[in-house]
Amino acid sequence: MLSNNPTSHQGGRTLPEGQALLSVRGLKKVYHTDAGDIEAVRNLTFDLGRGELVCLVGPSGSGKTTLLKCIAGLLGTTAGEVLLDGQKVTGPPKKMAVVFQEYGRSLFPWLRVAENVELPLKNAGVPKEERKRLVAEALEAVGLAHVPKSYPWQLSGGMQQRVAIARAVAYQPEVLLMDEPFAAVDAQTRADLEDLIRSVWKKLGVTVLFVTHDIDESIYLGERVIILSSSPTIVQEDIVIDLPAERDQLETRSLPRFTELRHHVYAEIQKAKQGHRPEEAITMTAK
Ligand SMILES: Nc1ncnc2c1ncn2[C@@H]1O[C@H](COP(=O)(O)OP(=O)(O)OP(=O)(O)O)[C@@H](O)[C@H]1O
Repeated sequence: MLSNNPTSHQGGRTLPEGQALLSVRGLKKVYHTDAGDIEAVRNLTFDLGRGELVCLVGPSGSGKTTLLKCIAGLLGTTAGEVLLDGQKVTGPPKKMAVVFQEYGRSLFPWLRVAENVELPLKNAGVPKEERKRLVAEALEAVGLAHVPKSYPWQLSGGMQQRVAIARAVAYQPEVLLMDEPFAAVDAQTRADLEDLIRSVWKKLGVTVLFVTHDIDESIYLGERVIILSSSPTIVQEDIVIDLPAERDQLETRSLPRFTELRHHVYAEIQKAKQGHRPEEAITMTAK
């Protein structure tokens, strides 16, 4: 466990009853394939409180995407459950939005930027005037207010991912799930998008679960980092990131505490890769 950090513990952190917005309880996922069963996720339990920004890291193949799909209601669970505001998730919940890595595939090339952002609102039956306002606000929030009429293919990769983020934000979800959303953009754009996510999170108070395999990114972005073990997956550790709320790409990353957290998470991931698993994944309840 992390030295001088009493809020780091094995197993996922849970909240007292009624306080969690999103609860993952004993989640297990086994894929049945022609080649046999693959137990991708063994037993995951953790909670997200309303308005938290939590990053999830783990070795490649540890079931991050599987977990996110189960949370999003896109994939059924083998055992356990996901609860949103106390309600069991059995299909894609209205109040959840997902941003995937492949922005190129998630945007409709024949629709303009504003139309792409507007589409889920249209499908949800939001009145036209309100749609216009929400689209304008979301494009403003991601710095794309100047290109509403462009087509996605006329924009850079980073701008296209901003459109995908604007679309998720305009929908006003309670929970925003992000699956390695910046993996396909260059380093500078990635840094800008990280800052964008923190600013959108602060402004809108949305609850964010952000999956990444970039350790630095998880620490820079998160208020909490959940480390997954290697497959079959359990929560290896759940750490509070006690860095100042105002994050800055240069200053925050130069802080001794950032380095300390980075070393710790790196060492945990290395252990996970080598097959280390906590003796028992004790689930802790936050005080
Ligand atoms: N549709 C599927 N059918 C069968 N097995 C699958 C399927 N999807 C994922 N798996 C297996 O489940 C395990 C977890 O995969 P998953 O993609 O969830 O991990 P991940 O942590 O997101 O990986 P990465 O970091 O490489 O993206 C892997 O062993 C993978 O091969």
